[in-house]
Amino acid sequence: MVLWHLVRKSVFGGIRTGFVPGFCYSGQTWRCCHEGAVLLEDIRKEMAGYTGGQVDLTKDESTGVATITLNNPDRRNALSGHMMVQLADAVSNLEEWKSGKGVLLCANGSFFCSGGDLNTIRKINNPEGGLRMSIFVHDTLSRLQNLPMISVAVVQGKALGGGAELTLSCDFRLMTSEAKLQFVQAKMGVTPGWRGGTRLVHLVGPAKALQLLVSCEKLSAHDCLQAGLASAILDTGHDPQRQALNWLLKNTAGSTEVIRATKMVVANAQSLPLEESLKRERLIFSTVWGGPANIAALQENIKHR
Ligand SMILES: CC[C@@H](C(=O)O)C(=O)SCCNC(=O)CCNC(=O)[C@H](O)C(C)(C)COP(=O)(O)OP(=O)(O)OC[C@H]1O[C@@H](n2cnc3c(N)ncnc32)[C@H](O)[C@@H]1OP(=O)(O)O
Repeated sequence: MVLWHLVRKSVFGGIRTGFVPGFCYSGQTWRCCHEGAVLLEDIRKEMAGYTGGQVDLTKDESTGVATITLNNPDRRNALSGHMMVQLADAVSNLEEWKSGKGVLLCANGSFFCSGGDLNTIRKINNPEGGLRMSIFVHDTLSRLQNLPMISVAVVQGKALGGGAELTLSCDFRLMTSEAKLQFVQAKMGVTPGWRGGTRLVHLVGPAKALQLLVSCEKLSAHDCLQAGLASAILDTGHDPQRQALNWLLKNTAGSTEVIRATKMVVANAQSLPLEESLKRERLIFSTVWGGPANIAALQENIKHR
């Protein structure tokens, strides 16, 4: 309860900067600026106890493409606490995979994800429990978004609530024609818990994001394409994951070094203040300028006709 009162005071009762709820991140620790510290490791231990389903990770060294699969089809791939921990571990694993170029976020079966597992949610259904879960999943999904790899959510079927938020942590969403995104959080009496609110504003702008969040409107794949939330609609009758892989392979055909560097330029621009992002863009540029791919391209005397 102490934690919640501190946050409440920071958000609603005084801090003029508004958003910052009195927490800052440093390494493995989310520190409460007022007192104490919330260790991700403590939250992880708690979440691991809420069982159900699993998250699988495979890595293909020959293509540099990894696949993360949500595997809880009996509960429409809802994310249990245990799965939140496995998703965090999968992202940690990919952070160490230096030859990775791309990652597909998939789900087992014809429903992408129905959000948080209500069995887990009911056990932590108080402000402090929600904050702890949110801190943990925010950390995972921020790290997923900031991987130096191109990420694609393969949205097959519906993505509801937290499931819709998960898709937003990827660089791209490729959707089957019957797939749907729906931010049902308001109907559940909550706001987005997995950083989908901020991400939605970045993707579609504040007015559209607000409208989608308060209306809980069900968005078809076509709606998502029009709103700029989806990059393509996959062909019916062909394996969605295979199609998404082909799409990703086309977009990661270049050198690993350049793909990873380019992704970091874009990721930094989304999450850092302008001057810091520009500074890092210069540094990243200097790592590829005169590098193997650059020298090879110059030697080929390429014409971009
Ligand atoms: C922090 C996360 C939070 C947020 O971002 O703020 C959220 O994610 S909020 C959203 C939480 N999700 C829900 O409220 C989903 C509620 N469920 C449904 O709307 C429907 O079940 C469905 C997902 C639309 C699927 O409908 P349908 O295809 O008709 O199947 P069933 O309803 O029969 O479901 C099959 C089976 O799966 C269980 N189920 C579904 N979703 C969840 C879930 N999120 N958590 C746990 N279990 C889930 C459902 O209860 C059925 O089980 P049985 O009754 O045992 O068969």
